[in-house]
Amino acid sequence: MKFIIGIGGVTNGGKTTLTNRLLRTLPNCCVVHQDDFFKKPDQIEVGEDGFRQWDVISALDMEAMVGTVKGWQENPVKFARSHGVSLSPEAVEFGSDQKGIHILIVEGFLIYNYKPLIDVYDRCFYISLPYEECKTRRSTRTYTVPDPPGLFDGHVWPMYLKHRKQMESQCDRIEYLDGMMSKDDIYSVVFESIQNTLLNNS
Ligand SMILES: Nc1ncnc2c1ncn2[C@@H]1O[C@H](COP(=O)(O)OP(=O)(O)OP(=O)(O)O)[C@@H](O)[C@H]1O
Ligand SMILES: NC(=O)c1ccc[n+]([C@@H]2O[C@H](CO)[C@@H](O)[C@H]2O)c1
Repeated sequence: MKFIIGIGGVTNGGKTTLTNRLLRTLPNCCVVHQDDFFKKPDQIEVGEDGFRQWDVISALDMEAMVGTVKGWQENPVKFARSHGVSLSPEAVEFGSDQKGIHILIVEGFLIYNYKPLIDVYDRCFYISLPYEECKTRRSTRTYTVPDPPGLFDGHVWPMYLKHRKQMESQCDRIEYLDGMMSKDDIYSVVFESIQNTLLNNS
């Protein structure tokens, strides 16, 4: 059985933290990080506001991302091996047929805003944060290209609000998580919920 879990959410909501814990505990679990598909800085458009437009779908090579997800769907065993994920003996034995469980986590801030990806998810989680907490957490982070002054209020947060509205209008299967809960609580809620789905489908 193949199972794809979306972990979306606002910047600094805790997507990577949650994903890394699930990767350690879910069987035969691989990951695709949307941030790995950012275009090079000189390919990122500069807006009328003077900011490089990082927080829009065109800043990402989404075709390549979909191609990577399809690669996993076609052969999860090969995908796991080429990404250094160790598989349980059962998964290896059953290869890429329907008998072994194979899980893919797709993690990122705009994973529900690209039509070709929306239908691939079996579960759609989304972590939210209030403005103040998001801004505080973001101010402690340094990306490959550090945020220039004013980027959060001038670009990141307005784009978040816009994309969230768009997501809500085109996907009705989102399961919202409160990013203010502790890391342990967020993990437990999601892990137990996935476990239930897997048990019901097995
Ligand atoms: N539940 C939580 N409570 C408090 N802090 C958290 C929680 N989850 C994550 N953090 C902290 O918030 C910061 C961002 O976490 P993380 O990198 O997991 O977020 P993210 O959503 O992947 O961010 P981005 O995709 O914008 O880079 C980190 O410093 C992390 O330790
Ligand atoms: N990973 C990167 O190359 C990069 C560069 C500049 C900005 N970002 C930020 O990453 C967040 C998504 O995780 C977005 O809010 C981008 O602003 C990422």
